[in-house]
Amino acid sequence: MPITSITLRRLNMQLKNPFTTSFGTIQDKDFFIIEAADDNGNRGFGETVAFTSPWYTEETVKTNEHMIKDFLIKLLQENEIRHPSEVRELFKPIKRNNMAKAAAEGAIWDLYAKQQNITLAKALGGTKQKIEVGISLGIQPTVDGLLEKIGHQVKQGYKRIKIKIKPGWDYDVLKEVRKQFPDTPIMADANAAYTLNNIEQLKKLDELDLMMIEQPLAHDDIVDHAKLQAAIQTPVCLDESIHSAEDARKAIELKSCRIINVKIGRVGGLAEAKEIHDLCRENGIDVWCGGMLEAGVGRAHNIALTTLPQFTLPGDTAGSSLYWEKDIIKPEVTVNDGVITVPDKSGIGYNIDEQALEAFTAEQEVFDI
Ligand SMILES: O=C(O)CCC(=O)c1ccccc1C(=O)O
Ligand SMILES: [Mg+2]
Repeated sequence: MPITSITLRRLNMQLKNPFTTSFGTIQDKDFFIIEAADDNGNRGFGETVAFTSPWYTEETVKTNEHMIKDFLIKLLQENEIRHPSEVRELFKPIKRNNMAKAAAEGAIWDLYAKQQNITLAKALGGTKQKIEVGISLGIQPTVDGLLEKIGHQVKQGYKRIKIKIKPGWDYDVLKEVRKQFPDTPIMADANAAYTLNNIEQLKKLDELDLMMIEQPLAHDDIVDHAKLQAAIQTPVCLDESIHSAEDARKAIELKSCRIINVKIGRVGGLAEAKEIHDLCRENGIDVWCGGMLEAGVGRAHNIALTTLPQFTLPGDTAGSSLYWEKDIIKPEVTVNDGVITVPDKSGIGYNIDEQALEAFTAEQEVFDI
């Protein structure tokens, strides 16, 4: 497939509301938009999802920049690609650095779909025309504040509410939430804040009829999670622990989880995400699409991926306006009654808002391919 240039733009965007997890608070996002272009006016876009500090995985905005500029673009300059599914193989000599790889691969998938005049969803083999989404609420200053936010989002129609937890902000808070919202699908995400020493605390969550608990134990663990899953009724969902289809295979074999959160960035791209999806489909593991507080390009990629059939649970791809005053795509992602209608234009299906892109761009560099 023809690729003639890669443009790397570094953007800075302020989140509407600070987002607090068990590790700290995110207020603004620095990230890269990678554009892959051909000579016919087709432009494909990808977005990096690492944060400025390595609290979620080891990657950061700076490591993304280093990998993309010093390794990934070079591989693209030195090799021909016939189909975007070959990019994963091309990037294999570079260990990990999955978020950097995913953004470059994503731009190439979008370019390919535009060259073929099909949607990215179709290029991936997805069929759903509508996808269900939930919302992830960060740790709030007060329980009343959390209850108010949940009430608002339940009214908006979001299909499930995810609540970030940590030791000291868990059982009592969730119990209050369950009391006020007896019928709402609720789940909790610990971002690796517990160990097996907390097993009694985690067992107590079984009373609350949660859809799942996401990544309760260490970011690199699948052994203790298997012990935990055997001891509790609440389904365990893995996020941070799964970086590849191989990781997923091992977690499924060990019974470390019943659900997997797939994030394109965390697993190194769409081809790997699809392989994890297929493996989960064969093994009866439910999957859903996680979020990294993405701007529009990353959000559009998540929507396309979610059209695959085993994305049986609502994802974290909430509407643009929850995160941003102004997004970088036109139209922005909108959610009606917890449902996103998948766009039918080619590629990621949304136009880039060129003015917004320019306004948020701090630096840019063009590479000939
Ligand atoms: O709304 C979103 O984009 C997802 C929010 C979220 O839960 C999250 C945000 C940043 C980093 C990690 C996570 C997570 O899923 O663990
Ligand atoms: Mg998570």
